[in-house]
Amino acid sequence: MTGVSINGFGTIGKRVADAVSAQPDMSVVGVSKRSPNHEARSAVASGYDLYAADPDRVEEFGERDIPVAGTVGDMLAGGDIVVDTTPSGVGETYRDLYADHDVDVVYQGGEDASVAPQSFCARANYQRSLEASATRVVSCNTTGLARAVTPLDEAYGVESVDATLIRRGGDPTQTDRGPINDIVPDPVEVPSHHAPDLRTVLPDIDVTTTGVTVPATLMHLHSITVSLDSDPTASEVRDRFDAEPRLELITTASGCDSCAEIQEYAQDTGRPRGDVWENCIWADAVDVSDGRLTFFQAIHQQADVVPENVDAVRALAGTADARESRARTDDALGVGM
Ligand SMILES: NC(=O)C1=CN([C@@H]2O[C@H](COP(=O)(O)OP(=O)(O)OC[C@H]3O[C@@H](n4cnc5c(N)ncnc54)[C@H](O)[C@@H]3O)[C@@H](O)[C@H]2O)C=CC1
Ligand SMILES: O=C(OP(=O)(O)O)[C@H](O)COP(=O)(O)O
Repeated sequence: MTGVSINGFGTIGKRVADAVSAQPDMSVVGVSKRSPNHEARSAVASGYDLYAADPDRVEEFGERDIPVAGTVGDMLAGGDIVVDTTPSGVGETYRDLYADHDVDVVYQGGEDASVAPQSFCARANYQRSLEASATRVVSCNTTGLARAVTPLDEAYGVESVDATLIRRGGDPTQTDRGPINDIVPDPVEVPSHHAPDLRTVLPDIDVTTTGVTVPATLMHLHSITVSLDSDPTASEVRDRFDAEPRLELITTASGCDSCAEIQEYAQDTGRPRGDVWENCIWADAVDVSDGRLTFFQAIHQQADVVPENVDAVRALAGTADARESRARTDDALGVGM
């Protein structure tokens, strides 16, 4: 049983905690929060031992009747691996503390790639993190790209990838983010940071990415063109996508003709928090002409990295190979819509 600590019980951290606790071969040692807010209360209600990220604020938790089991150092002492889900850039500041407690670390895509010896996407490069002491799960957009590009490269050979990433402005609770009424080239540079990030897990892929941020909170939407080395039919590509558990083909007949409809479906079918762990690829928009493949995919930014974090824990622990880990994770979570 691998004991996992979650440092930073926010958008990603709370989802990773629930996903880890659903695994038969892992247990949650504890979770940490800086502020004694509703998320801290819900962590305790979920049965997690809660640790204070800021030792100076322990009393505030007590004043709000939220029991804490100690500080982050105490949490780390009780586990084998920590998943760092603190805000972008904060993870790096914990490096020394993690080393002092001799725990292996899974960082997130908001950290610079140099935070770990390699980055991680379970479908692209699981083996590189086997029994490593640290790894970094690439960002939600990059995870979405890597999951789709890897099987295409294996089946047909990828000459180049061109992706326009239509990015959600912020997560639903990020009321201070925007735009409210604008369409923003973001970043105003080509390629966007996603292309180099993709190459941290698929170093040989020729990729160009551009980013555009829009007033939406639900999902990112990717418009992707891939030049292939061969010329499969659209139907063959659909079958190839369909064989991948973390790629979901969405048919027009299902009525899921927008990101909002996909999210509604996830909520209606009882997904926790309405999470969509899979890349959602619209089947009817998969087109191939002279070896140029075009498709759209929707990426739920709060959810797609969650199964990847679980696999990253298993890779560091060395308790399963890539295929077995993905299957175990997917089975425990119920991946596949
Ligand atoms: N939200 C998203 O859509 C995605 C985020 N990521 C990445 O995941 C990481 C976490 O992002 P979110 O979950 O969105 O952030 P968040 O702000 O929702 O959650 C961060 C949590 O860490 C806690 N925290 C703050 N400072 C801390 C400290 N010094 N020590 C311990 N805990 C602390 C906060 O109280 C909060 O609970 C970032 O690297 C981000 O780039 C990756 C994919 C998608
Ligand atoms: O979309 C995301 O990252 P990415 O666009 O850098 O891949 C993550 O959801 C976090 O994004 P943010 O940095 O806009 O909060």
